[in-house]
Amino acid sequence: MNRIKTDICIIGGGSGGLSVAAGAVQMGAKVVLLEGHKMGGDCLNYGCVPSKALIASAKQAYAMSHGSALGIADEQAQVDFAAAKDHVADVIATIAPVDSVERFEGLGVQVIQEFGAFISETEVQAGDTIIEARRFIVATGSGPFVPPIDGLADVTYYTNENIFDLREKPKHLIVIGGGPIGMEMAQAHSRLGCEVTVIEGAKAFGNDDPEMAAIVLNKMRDEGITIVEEAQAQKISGAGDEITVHTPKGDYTGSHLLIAVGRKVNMDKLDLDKANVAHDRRGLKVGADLRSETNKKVYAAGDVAGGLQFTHVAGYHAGVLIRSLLFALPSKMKTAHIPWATYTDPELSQVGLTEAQAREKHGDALEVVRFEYHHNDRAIAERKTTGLIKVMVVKGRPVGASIAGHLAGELISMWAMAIANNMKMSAIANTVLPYPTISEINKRAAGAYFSPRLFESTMVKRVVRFVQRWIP
Ligand SMILES: Cc1cc2nc3c(=O)[nH]c(=O)nc-3n(C[C@H](O)[C@H](O)[C@H](O)COP(=O)(O)OP(=O)(O)OC[C@H]3O[C@@H](n4cnc5c(N)ncnc54)[C@H](O)[C@@H]3O)c2cc1C
Ligand SMILES: NC(=O)c1ccc[n+]([C@@H]2O[C@H](COP(=O)([O-])OP(=O)(O)OC[C@H]3O[C@@H](n4cnc5c(N)ncnc54)[C@H](O)[C@@H]3O)[C@@H](O)[C@H]2O)c1
Repeated sequence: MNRIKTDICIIGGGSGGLSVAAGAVQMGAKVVLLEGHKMGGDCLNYGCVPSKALIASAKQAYAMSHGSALGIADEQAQVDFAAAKDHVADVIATIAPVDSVERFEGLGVQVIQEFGAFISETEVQAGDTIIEARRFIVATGSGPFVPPIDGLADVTYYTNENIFDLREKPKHLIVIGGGPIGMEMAQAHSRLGCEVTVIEGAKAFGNDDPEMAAIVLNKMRDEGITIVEEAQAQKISGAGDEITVHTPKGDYTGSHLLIAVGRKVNMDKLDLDKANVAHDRRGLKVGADLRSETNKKVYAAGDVAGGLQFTHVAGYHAGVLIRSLLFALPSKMKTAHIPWATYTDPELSQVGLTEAQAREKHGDALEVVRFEYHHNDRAIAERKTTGLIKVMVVKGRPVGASIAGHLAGELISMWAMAIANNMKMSAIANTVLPYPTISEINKRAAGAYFSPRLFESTMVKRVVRFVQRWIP
């Protein structure tokens, strides 16, 4: 058995683990990284990257058959489903070197390609190596939660871990789960020529503002996707390419089944109890400093930290950890400024409080400003006029923004910056943006906040009349 002593031992080479490793080693710490499966984790191999690549194929197919409004005759796109999957694989391969063992070893990280398990409060074993570290970062991520639905084990089903390898085009894809994974995959498959039915136990896009979610749901339904809500999948029957999902709203039969009902954090292999690391179903029990409540040598990053599960959150955790681990400075994460986006068409994005949350927290102090996409010249030119932005404002500062529409995932960054830096609405309103851009939607929303104050104020009108009398 080999023994290593190091400053930081990171368990898991996905978004969180790699971000900590790259930052810590380049600032002078001795770092050991354990990855038992694929470098890059879920995001690169089974998550963000393949899903966005498949969405890009689907967008192209959709554009070909919807050009007539722009004067380009609609063409029935000839979808080569296997070639679209080749594109997905190629995108992963193009990005993979950034997350590779070679790159990290080049930076000076000692990479061990084994799963790690705690053997004591201060040691982890990976293969035939025991690592003793000043600090451990658990960044083992999450995998698809497969629910105990009666009959599921008897049929072939897909999850995010193998749907991107499927090379034959499903005739009829049934998706169980109307969260971001289910809805992104539903629209992508529909646009690539599959019939698609989404079965959702509660509300689709349940984490988003219902008014914004409805905008996307309407579009997806218009495109021919069947979305059944309040329809918990209770039983599955059938075989081969006839699989039936039984719900209180009826039975739905398709040729392929995708399970997208949430995530299960990866802790099984860790032997956390041997290290006295408290945990529950959501992950390690950590505070805002991401430190284990029960073993002060152990920290968590990414999906296994028990909060929001996004790649940018894992990256944010890395920054919080680097500050406290490398410089021994107090460092705590916040969540009010974390945005997210779902890459359907139109996109859906959120930062800070939704309208309902803001109303509950701020009551009458809340003002909600709205601006619809169809007033934006660029959106009109591109015929992307379906959409809405709502900004929740308290005492002149945004406390939340919700966007449904073209490029919503890009537009939300301005509000994420404003909320992260406690900026006022005037900071957005005072910014000059190039015309004609979709970003002007943000500025117009800020303008909507000031318009009544300027244009409907008798005081402003009186002052203007007074000044006009005196200037030559
Ligand atoms: C289909 C899909 C689409 C997504 N799209 C987006 C998106 O568009 N934007 C976004 O922000 N987020 C998206 N996400 C979420 C994002 O992928 C995750 O939040 C992110 O990958 C979490 O990073 P992580 O480092 O916590 O875990 P991971 O990236 O999962 O990495 C964990 C790594 O730890 C390894 N590991 C596990 N146990 C051990 C062990 N005992 N020893 C050693 N190694 C171990 C695993 O093999 C894995 O490589 C998506 C997720 C899915 C499934
Ligand atoms: N664009 C992005 O950033 C992006 C994309 C995909 C995934 N993600 C991340 O991955 C996480 C997981 O996504 P997800 O969509 O798997 O999970 P989710 O928890 O967001 O949604 C799962 C949905 O499945 C439903 N459900 C559960 N059991 C059911 C049943 N038996 N029958 C019918 N419906 C059922 C739930 O009501 C819920 O709406 C997200 O929360 C997000 O953090 C992010």
